[in-house]
Amino acid sequence: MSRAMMSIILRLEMEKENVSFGEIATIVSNVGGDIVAIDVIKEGKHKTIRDISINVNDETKQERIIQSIKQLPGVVIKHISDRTFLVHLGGKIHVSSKVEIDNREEMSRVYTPEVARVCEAIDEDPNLAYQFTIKRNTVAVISDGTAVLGLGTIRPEAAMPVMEGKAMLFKQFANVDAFPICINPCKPEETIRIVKALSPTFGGINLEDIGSPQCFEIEERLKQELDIPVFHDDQHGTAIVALAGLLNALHIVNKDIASCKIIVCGIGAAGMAITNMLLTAGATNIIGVDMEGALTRDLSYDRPGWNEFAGKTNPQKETGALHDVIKDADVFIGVSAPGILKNENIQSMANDPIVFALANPHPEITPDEARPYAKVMATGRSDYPNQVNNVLCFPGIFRGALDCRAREINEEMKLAAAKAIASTISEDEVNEDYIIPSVFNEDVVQSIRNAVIKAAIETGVARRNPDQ
Ligand SMILES: NC(=O)C1=CN([C@@H]2O[C@H](COP(=O)(O)OP(=O)(O)OC[C@H]3O[C@@H](n4cnc5c(N)ncnc54)[C@H](O)[C@@H]3O)[C@@H](O)[C@H]2O)C=CC1
Ligand SMILES: CC(=O)C(=O)O
Ligand SMILES: [Mg+2]
Repeated sequence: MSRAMMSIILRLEMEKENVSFGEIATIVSNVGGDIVAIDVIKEGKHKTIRDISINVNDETKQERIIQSIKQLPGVVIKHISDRTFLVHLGGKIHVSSKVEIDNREEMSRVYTPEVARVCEAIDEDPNLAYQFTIKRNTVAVISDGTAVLGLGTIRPEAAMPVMEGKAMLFKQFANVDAFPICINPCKPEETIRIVKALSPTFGGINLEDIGSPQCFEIEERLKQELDIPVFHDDQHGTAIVALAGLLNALHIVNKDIASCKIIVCGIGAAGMAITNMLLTAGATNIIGVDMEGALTRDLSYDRPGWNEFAGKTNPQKETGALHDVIKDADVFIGVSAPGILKNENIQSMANDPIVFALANPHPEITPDEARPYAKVMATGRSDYPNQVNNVLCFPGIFRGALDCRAREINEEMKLAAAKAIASTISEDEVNEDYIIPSVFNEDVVQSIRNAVIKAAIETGVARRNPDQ
């Protein structure tokens, strides 16, 4: 099942005598596009101008539609707008005030001179920042642009649309105010210094799309040196949602995580964290695969963390490329690169294979290709069923952490979040196309929040109980 993902609006000037709308519709439909709206912009005796909104699911189809219409006699394409770009015009978020300033008296209260009294109070007791500033509800979404989705390193300016998008999702799903902050890439020490310097403003730090291996050191040090939650979303958000999806997928195929052979492909930020989370949840036979093939304890690696990784995975010391070690595997989880999984690889897996192809924006294999062979198929994308994406986690986990003013987000809180996500779907509801709740499920954020607060209180990292 393929879903439209690109949406263009063509403004067409059509000579009424020479071309009919039906001819345009035929071209669009023959190429596989869907006309979703038609607006008459101007109606003349001989000519009509119309905006035709078309959904297509890949860029080549979009181009073919445009070229075919251009060749049609009697039609001029006056303008092409891409709705994805349109929605980004001027950025996707803005700051707005909670208080109107209508006169000097009000101005004196929110600004100088009276604001000084609030400043002095906070200076005397820094905890008051949670009461009298945005700190209590605000998270920094910080990226250096070094691993943006699966695009690799791009300019920090170019990473902003993703970080703005994360901020929108924080707000919409959990009413968390989030600031996108993209910094120039620099040595881990410098990133740590910058984030620490920014931290007084925020109640939490969400690190995003920072490449591995530097992301590990940056997160670890910031966790040690700051007393607000620091959470690398690509590691832990992804791992939490992957575990949640896997628990429900295993329920469908009636397999136990402890006896499954699990391939994790792409041992970077997401792959390392997914593996750790699955081990915590009881997995015993995970094989990590990267560009060099399967990671095994018989070899020595230069990449930080890989020797430790190999030491706790691949108990049978299997060697070879993905197509070798995937044989008889019960589960494939890809957080690596587009198109690297083939149908024949899935066919070589054990019965009822579970395939999570989570690379964004293009997965390791598309659901259309995998569906005939995989029993359960998930991607990170919004346009297919079973979206295993960290968006399902970060709003709720930060909602909980902020509400109980947690000092950190620890393993217990992460596991609680994964179980909360999985149990949002009842056993009766779980099926091949519904292993994970939608981010629009009204219960999911609240249930993650509650579970996270409970775990934070039980493990002593909560500074308050919001429900008392
Ligand atoms: N669905 C979701 O929620 C999420 C998906 N992702 C996706 O996962 C992918 C990786 O993200 P990160 O872990 O943050 O990046 P990363 O750069 O830290 O790690 C990527 C790893 O994949 C490996 N890799 C690249 N090509 C490969 C290939 N052909 N075969 C095997 N391994 C290969 C790299 O060597 C690296 O170790 C990206 O596409 C990203 O969009 C990441 C986070 C969340
Ligand atoms: C979803 C996400 O955070 C990523 O692909 O990087
Ligand atoms: Mg990310």
